[in-house]
Formats: sequence, C-alpha cells, structure tokens
Amino acid sequence: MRLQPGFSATDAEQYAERLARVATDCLIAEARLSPKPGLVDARGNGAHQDLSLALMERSAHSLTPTFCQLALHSWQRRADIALRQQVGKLGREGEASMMAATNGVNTHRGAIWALGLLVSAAAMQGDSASAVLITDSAARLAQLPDEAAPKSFSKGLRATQRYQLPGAREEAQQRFPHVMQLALPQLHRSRQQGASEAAAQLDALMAIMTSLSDTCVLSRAGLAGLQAMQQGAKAVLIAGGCAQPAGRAALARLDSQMLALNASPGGAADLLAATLFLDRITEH
Ligand SMILES: CC(C)(COP(=O)(O)OP(=O)(O)OC[C@H]1O[C@@H](n2cnc3c(N)ncnc32)[C@H](O)[C@@H]1O)[C@@H](O)C(=O)NCCC(=O)NCCS
Ligand SMILES: Nc1ncnc2c1ncn2[C@@H]1O[C@H](COP(=O)(O)OP(=O)(O)OP(=O)(O)O)[C@@H](O)[C@H]1O
Repeated sequence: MRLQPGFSATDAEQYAERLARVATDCLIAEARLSPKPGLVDARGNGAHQDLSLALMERSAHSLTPTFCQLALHSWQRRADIALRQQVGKLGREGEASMMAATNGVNTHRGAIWALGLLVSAAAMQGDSASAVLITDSAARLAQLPDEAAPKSFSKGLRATQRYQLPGAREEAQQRFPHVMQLALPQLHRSRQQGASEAAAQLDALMAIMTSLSDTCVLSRAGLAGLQAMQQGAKAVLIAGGCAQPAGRAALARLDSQMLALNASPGGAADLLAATLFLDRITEH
C-alpha cells in the first residue's frame, strides 16, 4: 500500500476499523428505529414474512469485515477501473457473507451497495472529508463499469426497466441526491427544531420517501404503492413531522397503508442508513 506523506499503515487500519464500525452501527440504528412504515423495526417484521429484527442485526454484524476490507483496499486511491473491480468483488463477497449469516435471506443487498460505496469513498479521501467529497467519489466509482459483475436478473433492474424510473444504481451514480438534498438537511433541521433524535431520523426517512422511486415498493405494489408512499410521507412532514402529534398520526396512517399494500420501502431504509453514516463521519 503506497501512503501519502504524513500517513502510516496504522492510520489506514484505524480509519478502516472506525468506518466499518460506524457503518454497522448505522445499519443497526436504521433497523431498530421505530415506527417505520412497512419496514422491519423494533415492533416487528412490517410487510416482510422472511425478515426479523434479530436477522437484520445478525446480517449487519456479518458485514463489518466487508466494510473494513472495502476501506483498507480503497485507502487513498482514486476512482479507476481497478478500484471499481476490487470494490465490486468485495461487495459481492459481502453479499455472500450476508446470505450465509441469514440462511439465504436478502436482508441488506441494497445497503451493502450504498454503504459499501460510501465507506470506500470515505477511505479514498484518506482522512475525514465532507459529505460532498465522499458522495462525489462514491458516484465516480458507481459510474465505472464492473466487467466482472454477473449479468444476472434482479427485481430492481426489472422494476427500473418496466417503469422507466431510477433505482439503486442511479441513486449512487447521481451522487445520492435523496441523501444529500433531502435526508441530511431534514435530519439537521428537525434536530434544530428540538425533535428527539428518533423523531429527527424518522423525518429524514420521510424526506427520502417523498420522492424516491423505491424498487422494493415498485416490485411489490407497483406505481400505486409508490404513489401512496410518496403522498403519505409528504403528509407526515406537512403535519409538522414525527415530533408532532399530527405528524405521528399521519405516520401511523402511512404504516397501515403500506401494510395493506404489502409494501416496504427497503431502498429508503438503505438511504437512511447512508444518511446516518455521513452524518456520523463528517463534520458539520
Ligand atoms: C446495485 C445493486 C444494489 C443491485 O441493484 P438492482 O437494482 O439490480 O437490484 P436488487 O433488486 O438486487 O437490489 C436493489 C436494492 O436497492 C435498494 N433500493 C431500491 N430502490 C432504490 C433506490 N431508488 N435508491 C437506492 N436504493 C434503492 C433496495 O434495498 C433494493 O432491495 C447491487 O446488489 C449490486 O449490483 N452489487 C454489485 C456489487 C458491487 O458492485 N458492489 C459495490 C459496492 S460494495
Ligand atoms: N428495516 C428494513 N426492513 C426491510 N428491508 C430493509 C430494511 N433496511 C434495509 N432494507 C433493504 O430492503 C431490501 C429487502 O427488500 P425486499 O425484502 O423487498 O427484497 P427481496 O428479498 O428482493 O424481495 P421480497 O422479499 O419482496 O421477495 C434489502 O436489500 C435491504 O437493504
């Protein structure tokens, strides 16, 4: 590993371990945050038959070594094809660890993608950096082709093609607009307005849900489900957010609606974890 002047191998290892620990903590914080509409949370399994909070937490812990390897391999490197291929290989190995930890259930595929890229991008800077720099680097990585990626079918890909809407790949390639333009500003605004940390994080989730084309929702509940999610999340924020009684009532209505539609905004949940990660590792 070639290091920039002033850095030692120990700096790289320490920063990688910190990034991996924070990424895992953010996955666990996202899973526990309650009440989330349709999603797994501390109350139960939401719209999911095959997921539970215990499984989500086991999955999050299984990913710590993947995040650490992603950071170590990305330390002070630039976004080029070689790094893209390395990150793709580690990401797929992370998916395999997740599947081994959950007996084959997809708990965190989308989260590995978003957080994996952000962990890599943070390590590429070699030291603490702004959220703008990190999402720029993550986007540059996501824009590069990974020739070794299997050309396999996925539900997300099918939804983006069927509805001609962006999905997980595009969100990363466009520098995580739902995190940078919606969730992080909402998180900070709600905190400033005196909301509890849980209410501020729920507000950030709502901000993402007002506009995301979440392929999990599209796959299970089509365009009608997506519209219900976006309108319902807007209603929560218009009612003053999750710190207000009217906002909490709107959130409860959205939860019932998502359950009735068998819909779960897994992509929005991934981007909330990404938001918490950037909030924790950057200074603002
Ligand atoms: C890009 C990924 C997520 C595959 O995406 P695809 O759209 O084909 O579908 P798939 O249905 O398998 O997963 C989509 C997941 O993304 C999340 N998601 C859904 N919609 C969105 C959205 N609009 N924005 C962000 N995330 C979303 C959800 O969790 C969903 O389950 C990923 O699995 C992948 O290709 N990984 C390859 C390994 C790699 O290169 N890793 C590098 C970083 S570690
Ligand atoms: N708290 C959460 N509850 C549910 N899903 C979540 C949560 N946090 C993140 N996710 C994301 O949602 C995705 C799981 O969604 P989903 O179960 O719809 O996927 P699937 O296994 O492809 O489809 P299905 O279960 O509908 O057949 C994961 O990739 C994960 O990253």
